[in-house]
Amino acid sequence: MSEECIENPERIQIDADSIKHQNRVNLKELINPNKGDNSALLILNQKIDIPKELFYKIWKLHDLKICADGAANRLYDYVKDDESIRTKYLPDYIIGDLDSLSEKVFNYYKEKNVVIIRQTTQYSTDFTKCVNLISLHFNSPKFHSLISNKNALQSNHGIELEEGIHTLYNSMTKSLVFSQVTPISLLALGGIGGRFDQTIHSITQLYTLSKEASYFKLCYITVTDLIFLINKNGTLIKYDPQFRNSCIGNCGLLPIGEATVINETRGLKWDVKNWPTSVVNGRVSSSNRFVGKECCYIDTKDDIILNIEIFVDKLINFL
Ligand SMILES: Nc1ncnc2c1ncn2[C@@H]1O[C@H](COP(=O)(O)OP(=O)(O)OP(=O)(O)O)[C@@H](O)[C@H]1O
Ligand SMILES: Cc1ncc(C[n+]2csc(CCO)c2C)c(N)n1
Repeated sequence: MSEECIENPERIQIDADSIKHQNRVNLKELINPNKGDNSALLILNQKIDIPKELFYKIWKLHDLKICADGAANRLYDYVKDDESIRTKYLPDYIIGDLDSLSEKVFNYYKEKNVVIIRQTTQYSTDFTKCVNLISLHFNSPKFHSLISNKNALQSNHGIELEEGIHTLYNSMTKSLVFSQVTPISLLALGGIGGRFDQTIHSITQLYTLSKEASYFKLCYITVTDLIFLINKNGTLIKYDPQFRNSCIGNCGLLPIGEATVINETRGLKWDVKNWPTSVVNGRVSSSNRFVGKECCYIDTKDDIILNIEIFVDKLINFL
């Protein structure tokens, strides 16, 4: 079949019921997790630049808060208005090799009983240490007994210093039946922009988790975008029309990991069929947008990355 591209009007009705889809994403739930999911906010080591009101709201909406190493400095600086605010925004964990965590911030959070775990390995990033820790937190009774109060005084909460978290994770994951694991909505702040190698590493995590720990639903939030992975074989993206109109701008379907074929889209301004897409060949659907009134459908041969432009100042009204 030959490729097609059509230009749609600004709003069209898409009949979601008539579309056989494998996967479903509700845009709002990327930021305001479904109550049935476990949820975590992961703060990475870049200056926090989203509006305060939004940050505080997102904080409240997530069960678990984790800082990757120096990200704790960023949190500490961000909530500097007064001490009473800082004590209200304590993360559950700080983890990393602790090369970028300042002594002042380490002492502050330690005194407030935040669990601070040192992992010295230089063969994984602080990001992956965080992701393994989040999975252990939600799925491993053994991990909880290790870090329980009776062990709190033990050095490093009883966790082997070099790569204890990875060892515990690897042994837990062997007996984990993915289909029975409660999904984890993971919103990451600070992983995109800034240093380019770190940004690309963040993108690799979308693919890695989709393959190796598919119970994670990872999404990055920046001041300009939401970035997440669309699974192959058909995904229905749902949204409230008012939310779409107020908070959402352009989008891009980005075949970063591998060249693929967009089998079909329905509800984009420029809808395609049988459309080969590749970074190497310079063929990417960028500066597109959602015109489906309540939903849009994307069916690709392989997993693909989607970025959606967001208007952060407006988001707060919909959370
Ligand atoms: N400039 C950045 N852009 C994007 N993500 C970042 C950036 N800096 C840090 N991060 C993320 O925050 C995490 C913790 O930051 P940290 O400064 O401790 O990095 P790190 O793992 O020690 O890396 P490196 O030693 O290469 O600087 C990193 O693993 C990375 O995922
Ligand atoms: C082939 C290869 N390239 C780079 C690193 C270095 N490295 C990767 S993750 C990490 C920790 C950053 O917190 C460091 C230093 C390595 N080990 N192996």
